[in-house]
Amino acid sequence: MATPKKKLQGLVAATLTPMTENGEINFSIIGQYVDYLVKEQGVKNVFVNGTTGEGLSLSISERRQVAEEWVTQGRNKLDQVVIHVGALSLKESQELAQHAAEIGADGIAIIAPFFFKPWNKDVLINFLKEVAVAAPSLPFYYYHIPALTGVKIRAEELLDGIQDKIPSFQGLKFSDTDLLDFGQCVDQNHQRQFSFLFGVDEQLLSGLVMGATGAVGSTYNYLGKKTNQILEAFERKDFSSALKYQFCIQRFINFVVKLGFGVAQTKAIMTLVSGIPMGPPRLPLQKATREFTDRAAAKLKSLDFLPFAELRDGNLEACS
Ligand SMILES: CC(=O)N[C@H](C=O)[C@@H](O)[C@H](O)[C@H](O)CO
Ligand SMILES: CC(=O)C(=O)O
Repeated sequence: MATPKKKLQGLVAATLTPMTENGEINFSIIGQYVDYLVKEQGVKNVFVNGTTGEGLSLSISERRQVAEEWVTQGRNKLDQVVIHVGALSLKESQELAQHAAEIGADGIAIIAPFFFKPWNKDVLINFLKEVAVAAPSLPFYYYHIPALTGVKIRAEELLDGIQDKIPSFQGLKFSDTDLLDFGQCVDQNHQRQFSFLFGVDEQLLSGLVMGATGAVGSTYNYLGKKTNQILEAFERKDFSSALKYQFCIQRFINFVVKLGFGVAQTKAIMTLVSGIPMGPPRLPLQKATREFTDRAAAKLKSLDFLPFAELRDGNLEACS
């Protein structure tokens, strides 16, 4: 049975996997990364080896080591370390799930297999269940990201009766813009203690309105503090402030999306904002261009999103 742990809530940073210029994982800065998230961004939960962490581009041995480093460095500092263990091979997923349990992670998450795809709910549940039983004591989260997996089985359908099949099921990370599906996940399961984690950072406020209990995202690495203002305003029912903060974040995300925004660019932005070198991504991703980084930096500065924005006169769009 799942341990009735403290519920995963609030912001969860989808961690980047720091790499050196020659493409090896730079484990040595993960400790610093933990401190940065906690102290500078007010973010105390992490989601490791997911999309942002290039989890599917790492070897199984690398994924184990990255997970271990986050758990070790996060001890007594982070509230929860959730490890993404999704893989195309059921065996690999099970191995990673079991490993997450052994090292003392707080939960596991998994995307749908995306090469041979499950075409209906029952097949997907069967796959998920086989992974969950490899770590029955760990809270289990389904990571719904249809745009990347191509598996479009609605989350609301998947959740219907899921605890009968997967007793450790604890929640959902919902990375899609279908608010009918998300809202119905919340509505139909409100009596259960699930975590409903919204995964589209630029639309977080609409997720909160639909009942999200928290959020997992890449931008919380460097906009955690700003995003916490949305959560706080929402909590005190100050919706006009919440919307103002959301619009402010949207201005930034909208700007970078138009330039071409993904994990490589997130690594460049995080390096810029935190000063911690995240390094290049791994192929097939390509390092962000100098032009991207310069333009993103200027935008961050004009929104007053840089910690060392000494050029206050440049902050024409600052939102707070
Ligand atoms: C596809 C993807 O990576 N989604 C991330 C997590 O779910 C988000 O955090 C986005 O990076 C973010 O919402 C910006 O679009
Ligand atoms: C964004 C997210 O949740 C991930 O990187 O997996």
